[in-house]
Amino acid sequence: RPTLSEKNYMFSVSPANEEEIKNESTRHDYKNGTSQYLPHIIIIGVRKGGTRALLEMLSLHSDISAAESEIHFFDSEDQYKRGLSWYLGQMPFSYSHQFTVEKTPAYFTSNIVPERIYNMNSTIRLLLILRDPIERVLSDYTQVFYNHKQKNKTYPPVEDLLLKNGELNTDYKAINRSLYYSFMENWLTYFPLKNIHIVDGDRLIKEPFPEMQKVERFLNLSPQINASNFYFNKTKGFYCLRDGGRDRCLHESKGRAHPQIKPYLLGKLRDYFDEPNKKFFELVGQKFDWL
Ligand SMILES: Nc1ncnc2c1ncn2[C@@H]1O[C@H](COP(=O)(O)OS(=O)(=O)O)[C@@H](OP(=O)(O)O)[C@H]1O
Repeated sequence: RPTLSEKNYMFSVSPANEEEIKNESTRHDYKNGTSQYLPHIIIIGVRKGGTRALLEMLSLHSDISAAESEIHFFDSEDQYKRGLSWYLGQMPFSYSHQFTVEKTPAYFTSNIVPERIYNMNSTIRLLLILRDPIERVLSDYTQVFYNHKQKNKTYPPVEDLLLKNGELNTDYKAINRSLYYSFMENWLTYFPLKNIHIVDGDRLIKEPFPEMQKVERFLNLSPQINASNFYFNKTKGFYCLRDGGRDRCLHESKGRAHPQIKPYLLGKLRDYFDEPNKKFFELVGQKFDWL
């Protein structure tokens, strides 16, 4: 792994020709034999779907090299105009047999991202982790609630955001982001379904191993991740990872309690998502156990 100064040095290298970078997908070799590659795999979302858990679990595999932070290259105008050479510089150092992966959950719900990723690599493999849309709304709310809390700011109770004049507030961003069907349609105009693997985020929470086996198969990775890589942590209430004797759980911001909502409001949410969920199942030819 590079030291911080090595990484800084990488950033100061003058950007090479965009096409050259795209074609070769590497910048240059180091004496330790490692290089940076444009991602072979991208976890495109969804926000609060379990993207971090998926990335960490995938990293258990020795053929995977993952970017630690979210890059936001394709969804941010400021980053995108820096070009592929900048993007490449954000990638981890890896060996040529490894697949480079990055995750940015905001990609899935952005209209412009599918086309931009397609322009970089039309055959890239995409991972999309989805969760029950209502659970995702509550997780999204909880995330923003804690962001406000950290800044000593108040945030309205969830019901105030979910309702407007007694009806479901369909303008609420968190509700919109759970309309998977509308976003997926756009992705499928650029990528064939066979190149997008949908991970069941609810199952990944309850039984990570079988979900990760499916991911390994989709990526044509050797079956390396095994059941002993996961252990249930009662205090956290989630599975944690065991990697070469090293135990680690996800950050405390992952797996927070969600607010309880009243049954009539839950009913409104169920009614609202019923149709788009069905359309989504039809679109992807796969069913999920959503409320
Ligand atoms: N093993 C394990 N440990 C902890 N948390 C887990 C795990 N597997 C999945 N999850 C779920 O991941 C949810 C967070 O999703 P993301 O990482 O995609 O969030 S983010 O969009 O990057 O902020 C997070 O959502 P919340 O429960 O709302 O906190 C978790 O439910």
